[in-house]
Amino acid sequence: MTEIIDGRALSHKIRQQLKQRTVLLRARGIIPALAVILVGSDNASQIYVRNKHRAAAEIGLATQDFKFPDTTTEEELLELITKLNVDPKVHGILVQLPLPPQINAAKITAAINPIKDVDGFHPLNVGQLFLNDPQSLPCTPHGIMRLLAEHQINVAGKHVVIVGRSNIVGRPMAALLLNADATVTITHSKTSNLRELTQQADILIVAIGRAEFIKKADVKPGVVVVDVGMNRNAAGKLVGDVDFTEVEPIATAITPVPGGVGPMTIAMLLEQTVRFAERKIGG
Ligand SMILES: NC(=O)C1=CN([C@@H]2O[C@H](COP(=O)(O)OP(=O)(O)OC[C@H]3O[C@@H](n4cnc5c(N)ncnc54)[C@H](OP(=O)(O)O)[C@@H]3O)[C@@H](O)[C@H]2O)C=CC1
Ligand SMILES: Nc1nc(=O)c2c([nH]1)NC[C@@H]1CN(c3ccc(C(=O)N[C@@H](CCC(=O)O)C(=O)O)cc3)C=[N+]21
Ligand SMILES: [Mg+2]
Repeated sequence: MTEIIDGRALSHKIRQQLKQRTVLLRARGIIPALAVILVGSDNASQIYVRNKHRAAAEIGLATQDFKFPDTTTEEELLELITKLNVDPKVHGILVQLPLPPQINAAKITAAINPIKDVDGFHPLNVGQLFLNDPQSLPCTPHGIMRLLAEHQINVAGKHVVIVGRSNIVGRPMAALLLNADATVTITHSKTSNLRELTQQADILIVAIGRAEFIKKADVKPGVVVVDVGMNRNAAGKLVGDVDFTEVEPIATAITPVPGGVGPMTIAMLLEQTVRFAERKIGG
């Protein structure tokens, strides 16, 4: 029997705990607040924005939305970030990625005050994560670690193969796993013999953005599969990077899409914002 790893259930449990923490903060006159900057109309970003607003409101966390058209300039974004950086009412700043090509994403990320960097993408936070001294954790990889822990899937000593090396998923995922004593292989679009590597995985984590790319023949029986992908298939249905129908029967455990990693990303974002707000009172 394959275990279906339920991200919605764990996300719900975490959000219930957060509700109590926001009540305590509000009693001290602190309203935890997250500023979200969205440029353009990336599909996965829109799903993310919609769901996180709903979840934030539910736990008593304030959100401020800043929406810009695709044609926005780097200067306009930098001006806003500079203001938010010093606004005492804002505890977390998140810039939705991807950004349009005329904007240098690295420059924008580096402009965010590291102590308000809820995504953990600032170079200082990335460096501290890789030095095993994390101060801010990237939400998606952090959510995956929590899901694995909740399901008693120990990563220490295991061979974890990651497909995808983006700054927001693959790379920080590798650092977190390494910090937790896993043996990590990172693969990407230039990897030769990808299948030979994915077949060796005890735990396979896929974040490439290609609908149902990983098939039964790519994995070994008994594998644990974490599917980060968020794609629309030909029929317009939301699907992951793993062919769930093919892979699920031979896996020990697998995350579904939707209802797996996605809700955990949101729970971790809210949790980190609350933690940042608590920091101001020495909590
Ligand atoms: N559920 C959630 O919370 C989240 C979901 N997502 C979703 O996860 C997916 C990945 O997102 P993101 O990491 O931002 O994507 P990016 O597009 O930034 O990166 C994709 C990565 O996959 C690699 N890749 C692409 N095609 C292949 C291939 N055929 N074989 C091997 N590697 C390949 C690329 O390699 P190279 O570096 O060589 O180009 C790159 O490293 C998307 O569907 C996104 O929507 C993202 C973040 C959070
Ligand atoms: N700076 C930045 N940080 C991110 O973490 C980031 C980003 N930019 N850009 C876009 C991607 C994508 N992403 C998602 C998070 C949650 C769901 C989510 O809630 N998924 C639900 C979807 C449910 C539904 O609405 O159908 C689920 O999987 O169950 C989706 C996508 C975060 N990302
Ligand atoms: Mg993308």
